[in-house]
Amino acid sequence: MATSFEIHTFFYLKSSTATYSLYPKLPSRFSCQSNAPATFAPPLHATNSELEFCKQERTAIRLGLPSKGRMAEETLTLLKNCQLVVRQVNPRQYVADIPQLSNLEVWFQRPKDIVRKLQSGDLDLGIVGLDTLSEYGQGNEDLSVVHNDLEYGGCRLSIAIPMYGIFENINSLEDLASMPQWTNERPLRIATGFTYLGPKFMKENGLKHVSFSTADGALEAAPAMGIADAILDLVSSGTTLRENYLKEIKGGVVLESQAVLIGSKKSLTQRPGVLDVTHEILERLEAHLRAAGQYTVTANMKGNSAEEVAEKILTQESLSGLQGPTISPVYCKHSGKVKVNFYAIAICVPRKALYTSVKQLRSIGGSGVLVSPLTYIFEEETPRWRSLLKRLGM
Ligand SMILES: Nc1ncnc2c1ncn2[C@@H]1O[C@H](COP(=O)(O)OP(=O)(O)OP(=O)(O)O)[C@@H](O)[C@H]1O
Ligand SMILES: O=P(O)(O)OC[C@H]1O[C@H](OP(=O)(O)OP(=O)(O)O)[C@H](O)[C@@H]1O
Repeated sequence: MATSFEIHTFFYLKSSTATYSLYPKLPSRFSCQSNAPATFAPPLHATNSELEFCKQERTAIRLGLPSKGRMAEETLTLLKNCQLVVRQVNPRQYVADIPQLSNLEVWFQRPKDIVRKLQSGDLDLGIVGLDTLSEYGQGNEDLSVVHNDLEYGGCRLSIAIPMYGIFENINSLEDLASMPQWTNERPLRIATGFTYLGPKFMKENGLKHVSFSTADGALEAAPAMGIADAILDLVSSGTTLRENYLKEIKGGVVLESQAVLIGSKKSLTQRPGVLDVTHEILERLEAHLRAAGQYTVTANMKGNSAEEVAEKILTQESLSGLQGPTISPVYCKHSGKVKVNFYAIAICVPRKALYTSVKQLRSIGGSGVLVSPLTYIFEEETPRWRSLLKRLGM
């Protein structure tokens, strides 16, 4: 592959305010072609070498992150906590990098565009809500969930109806479906931004007389405005529904969602380096999420042998750690002789059990108790990685 053009490497332009530009360096006569991901649009009257250039495949790996909205900040925080700091030099620029991961471009996009661009091959990996993946991915088999629970962006896609009027005594999907009001001429009108998942859910649940209208936000106003009978929208605390005199119904949850890491199977299997970068991101995410809320507790304990100390520790329920305590001898010199009277113990304890564990340690003779938060817990190999390889046929 020709390498004479510099489009695949970032250039860093130092300005008077000491900021740097991370945009890929394009030869001046070129522009990006929005619908042809891997290539660049030729300028007018292109020379032969410029036309040749246009056929080049991109080599940088692309990760799409939410550019705005609820998930944007938490995504950056999560990556930062995994020591994958996203370096965005200017909030108005949509491209950034992660210095820890070479040859990776971060592109900030609206969540739905991340899903679209994964399908078109403009992105290789992305972080979005499962709701967005399901709505815009529409079951596309090329899209694969690499990590299904990033522990933020938790919400549910749920049907809500008014608390008042004809809906006062309606509390389930079944009740809603059996209301005599809905006919071919006058269907149940649902306002939603989820025009793929909505009709699919209704069909799967046997509701016949239903029509959908769409809006981009403030859907909760639609019933009171008389535009719709019900809404299908994301709910987390339920406050917005309550404030608008709406209620959820039994059996009305279409999907439980949270942030997920997704990848294009085509990229993962065909684009050099994507699988390795995915492995590293996945390992860091898993190790960080596993460690979140866990503490290392170390203490000294008197004893005649490591086994005796272990026996004492294991009598206490919250001192068993991940697999068991680590116990090491503490060597001291007495009258010229090296002796072991103490043992240093280290255990891993969840935040909730921290104080109980410290008390239990003290009660069995633990002293000098030190507590420090855990950053990572790496397992031998993650089940998610094995599952991904299986789905990729590897
Ligand atoms: N109330 C909520 N609580 C928790 N997470 C939510 C909530 N609402 C939305 N989300 C999650 O955040 C994602 C982005 O939602 P947000 O409202 O910021 O953007 P959007 O309006 O869907 O995007 P766009 O502006 O491009 O239409 C959703 O897809 C969902 O996964
Ligand atoms: O159950 P709650 O905690 O009240 O959250 C629900 C609200 O959150 C989302 O909207 P968001 O605030 O993201 O604004 P949007 O309508 O512009 O997407 C969703 O569309 C609901 O309106």
